[in-house]
Amino acid sequence: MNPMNVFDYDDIQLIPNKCLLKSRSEADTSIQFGPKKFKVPVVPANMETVIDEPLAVWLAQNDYFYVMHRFNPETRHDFINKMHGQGLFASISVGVKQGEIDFIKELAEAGDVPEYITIDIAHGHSISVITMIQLIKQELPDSFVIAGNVGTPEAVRELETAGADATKVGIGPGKACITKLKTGFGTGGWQLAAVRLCAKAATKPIIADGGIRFNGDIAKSIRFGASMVMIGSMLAGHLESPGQLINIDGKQYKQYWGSASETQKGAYRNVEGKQMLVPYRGEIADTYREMQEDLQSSISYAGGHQLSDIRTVDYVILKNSMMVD
Ligand SMILES: NC(=O)C1=CN([C@@H]2O[C@H](COP(=O)(O)OP(=O)(O)OC[C@H]3O[C@@H](n4cnc5c(N)ncnc54)[C@H](OP(=O)(O)O)[C@@H]3O)[C@@H](O)[C@H]2O)C=CC1
Ligand SMILES: Nc1nc2c(ncn2[C@@H]2O[C@H](COP(=O)(O)O)[C@@H](O)[C@H]2O)c(=O)[nH]1
Repeated sequence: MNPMNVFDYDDIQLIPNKCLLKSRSEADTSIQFGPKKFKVPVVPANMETVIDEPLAVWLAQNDYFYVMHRFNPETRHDFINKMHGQGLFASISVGVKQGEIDFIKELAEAGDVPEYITIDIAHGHSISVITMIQLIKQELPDSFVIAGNVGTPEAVRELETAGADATKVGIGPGKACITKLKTGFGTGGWQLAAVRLCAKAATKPIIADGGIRFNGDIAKSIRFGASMVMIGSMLAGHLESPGQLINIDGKQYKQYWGSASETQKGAYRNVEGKQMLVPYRGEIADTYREMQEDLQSSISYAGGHQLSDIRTVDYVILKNSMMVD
């Protein structure tokens, strides 16, 4: 592959079209993703300081997508039953080790079928993920399988061919991530261009994962082909977020740590993430409302009525001073 002109969220501005709406409230931000429709194309990262069971219940009750993390593996089967017992969808994460294979077989034998299963490992373009996709599709054919993470069109094609219903794009653009520094690899610094390349190769939905710093980055992700956007740090600072609330010099923060951090792993082995503090932001419902309003505004600037209308707008690349498309 030759070197490419690449860009990230900060390097792009979308170009407005004539508005056809009387009010931003007419803009429809909803997205059909797998078997369900959600209010906004946003999902909190499946990380221990971003999502827990009470928040998963609130999100599902309010028609927001969620993916429960995989770091309390022994609670996952009960979690599925608890969600189904409340008439809510179940969306869980798995890894790829032998215990996870056993877990999928256990769910199949019990007939407890989560609506969504996310295969969550750092380097998703791997034999182990392909094998896991095939196993889940065999044992739990009705579950919608999200596989990741990947950063190349080749990976998207291979995981889709293996049976993935969606792929998750982003190697190292996350706020708590140190993959780029530790390994020299990843999409950190050109995540939006990677989303674009992967989306062009994809025949199924992709999730843009990591690097979202402002609400406008959600619209930019949609423009470049994402169906859904996964967000960690910007959703970790809420009242409902599982991280501990910490006061420093009269300012409030919440703990946020990488899933491959020493804090998460309990040991300094294959560490590719760090622990940090994010500003406290109050109730998550307010942040979701603001995200929806900003997306409605984005749709109006796009001259459209719905999310997919953002896909057609022109854009400029500021850093490279060149027009594309
Ligand atoms: N999106 C991102 O950029 C990143 C996300 N993460 C997150 O951190 C968490 C832990 O991830 P991960 O360490 O993959 O999960 P696991 O520790 O569960 O590892 C999954 C399996 O894949 C193997 N594995 C992991 N990385 C590699 C690799 N580079 N090459 C070959 N085999 C590998 C592991 O073996 P072994 O440990 O023996 O190598 C293990 O068997 C996940 O939640 C993941 O999403 C982590 C880094 C980057
Ligand atoms: N390289 C690492 N990436 C990680 C780790 N833990 C999570 N993640 C990824 O980050 C996003 C969230 O990014 P943000 O910019 O919104 O904060 C998350 O969904 C994972 O893909 C890690 O330890 N190392």
